[in-house]
Amino acid sequence: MASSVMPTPRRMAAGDSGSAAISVVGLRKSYGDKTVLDGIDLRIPAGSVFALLGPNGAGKTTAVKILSTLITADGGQAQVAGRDLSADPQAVRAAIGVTGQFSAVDGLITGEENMLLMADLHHLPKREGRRVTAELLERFDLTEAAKKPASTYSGGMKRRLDIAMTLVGDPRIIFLDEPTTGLDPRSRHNMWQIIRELVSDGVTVFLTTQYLEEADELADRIAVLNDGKIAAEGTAEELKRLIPGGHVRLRFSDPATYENAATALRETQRDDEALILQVPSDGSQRELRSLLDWLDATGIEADELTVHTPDLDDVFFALTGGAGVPHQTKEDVR
Ligand SMILES: Nc1ncnc2c1ncn2[C@@H]1O[C@H](COP(=O)(O)OP(=O)(O)OP(=O)(O)O)[C@@H](O)[C@H]1O
Repeated sequence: MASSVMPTPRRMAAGDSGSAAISVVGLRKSYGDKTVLDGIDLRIPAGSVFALLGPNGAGKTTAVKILSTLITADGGQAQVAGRDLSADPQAVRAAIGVTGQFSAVDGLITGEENMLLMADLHHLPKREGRRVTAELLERFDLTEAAKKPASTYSGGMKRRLDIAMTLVGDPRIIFLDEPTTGLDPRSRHNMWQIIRELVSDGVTVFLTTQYLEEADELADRIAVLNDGKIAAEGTAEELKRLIPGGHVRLRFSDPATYENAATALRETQRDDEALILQVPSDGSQRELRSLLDWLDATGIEADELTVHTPDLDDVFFALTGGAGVPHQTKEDVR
């Protein structure tokens, strides 16, 4: 659980003031009677990580397939890498990389052969293809396994090879459809590191995931897709503030000060042993300011003040039609 006095975005989303890597207006897609995407709008700044969340069948993969030119939309407009998706799909294809839920890795040939095949598909000269292959295999810690059939690789290795293959074409925008599904925690963290490195190289990452923690860790902005529409979009902190359950925690070391504060502050939850008071708050600047002003005015000084926001699980359940808002505040501090 994030815990900070002033929740701030993890980093300034690169390109916030600049160009959009992907912009989408009114995107629609139906299969028969079923409307999968019911007019979605997105704007993803260049050099940022965007996470699309949603329950099974929400249409995440459909959105990725449309934006990566694998299927066409029924309506709406989209620009990817500055090119119009329907007018210039070739140019879009040249600027992007995609790794889907179903890997492009051919298990019958070696990791190195998979990479060289990719280099051929990108029409790289043989020498350049070998150079890029060696460099990427090294970068993704696959040099040792390079001459073994990919079918012998672990899930994490296959996923790394898949991303390495995507990078052969030096894409500026990468779509990662559930990149860590099925990976163990260590491999998942390795993958997160890889994604962070891609972004620090200026690549824009469009991620779909079932793991809210993953979106929370990686994404500059997150959108929750539900019933064919974007139910909410914002930074993780912004989304967490959308639903109730947040609080400000005041910790005291002096029992008398604690008692004074507890008496003066109504609607607080007390922990008399730890000398902690929890004041309900949405964590916004306005509410924090009024609490701080009130503390100053009454001369109460807490030893520590932390803001606790609901986590993304709470947000996800609330936005995607889970029963009620199953908020349960956890106190682990990152
Ligand atoms: N080719 C198709 N023909 C008919 N229906 C389809 C087709 N592809 C997807 N759908 C339907 O569209 C809906 C959205 O599917 P999609 O794979 O985009 O969801 P998702 O959010 O990626 O789900 P998951 O998290 O399970 O991967 C589902 O109901 C799915 O059954």
